[in-house]
Amino acid sequence: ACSRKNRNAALHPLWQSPLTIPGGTRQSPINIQWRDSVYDPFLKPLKISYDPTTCLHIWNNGYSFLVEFDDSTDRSIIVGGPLENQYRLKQFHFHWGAINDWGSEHTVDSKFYPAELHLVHWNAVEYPTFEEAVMEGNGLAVIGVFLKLGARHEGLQTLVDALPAVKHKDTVIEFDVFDPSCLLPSCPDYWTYAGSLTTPPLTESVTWIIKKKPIEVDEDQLEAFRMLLFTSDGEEEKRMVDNFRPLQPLMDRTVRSSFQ
Ligand SMILES: NS(=O)(=O)c1ccc(C(=O)NCC(F)(F)F)cc1
Ligand SMILES: [Zn+2]
Repeated sequence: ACSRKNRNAALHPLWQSPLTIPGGTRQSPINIQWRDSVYDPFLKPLKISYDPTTCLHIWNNGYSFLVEFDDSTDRSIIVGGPLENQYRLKQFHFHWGAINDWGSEHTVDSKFYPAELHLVHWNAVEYPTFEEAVMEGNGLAVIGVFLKLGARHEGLQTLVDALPAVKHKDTVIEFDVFDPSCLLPSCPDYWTYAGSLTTPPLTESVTWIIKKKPIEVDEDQLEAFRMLLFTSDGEEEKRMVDNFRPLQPLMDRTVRSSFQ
């Protein structure tokens, strides 16, 4: 039998709660096989309300570039969809490839998109801090939006114009008004499944909400992502490209769709 002591051994000393570890059963990203997704009529529409003035800054963290928001109040939140509570927007970032043939983290019927946007939210109803929410099964909700090559995206351009200022790792610039809802497709359709962070600590705390329709961006805008660097100023330059995690096994999971 698992003695009390052993059971406690499974608890992470810092959090006093079970810490799921990578190599787990709900890792991300995954391939979404359209025909295997199951329509769930009980899924609600996702309600998104962002306050553009909660935008704080853009920074290059050496993995991607993040646009961070003031998450000290409930001014920028999502609610509904597969979510039990409302979740607060903390940051959004992207993953992209060196060329247009790949770059997204999730795939649809094994098709890669050239890039993928992640809007990261946390369950401030049940957890006191983002760091704690990261450790809990229902702690985070990430909206994934695919980017495809097409027309220039005017809303994205304001972000693209600021990227040269965060070319190097650990650089940051003030960015004080931006409404991320301009980066969402108008179509409400999405897939949803239980997954994880796609970068370390890879904790299995994310309810993924993947929009069915991509947004269009043009070649110059994708090239602007590719001129960012993984490296700090003064180091040998390494272009920030192919910052996506390999596909993970679906294991015992079902992807639900909000549409028929
Ligand atoms: N690519 S992803 O799955 O949307 C993703 C989203 C957020 C984080 C993140 O905040 N890592 C820092 C933390 F939480 F302290 F570990 C990592 C990955
Ligand atoms: Zn991401």
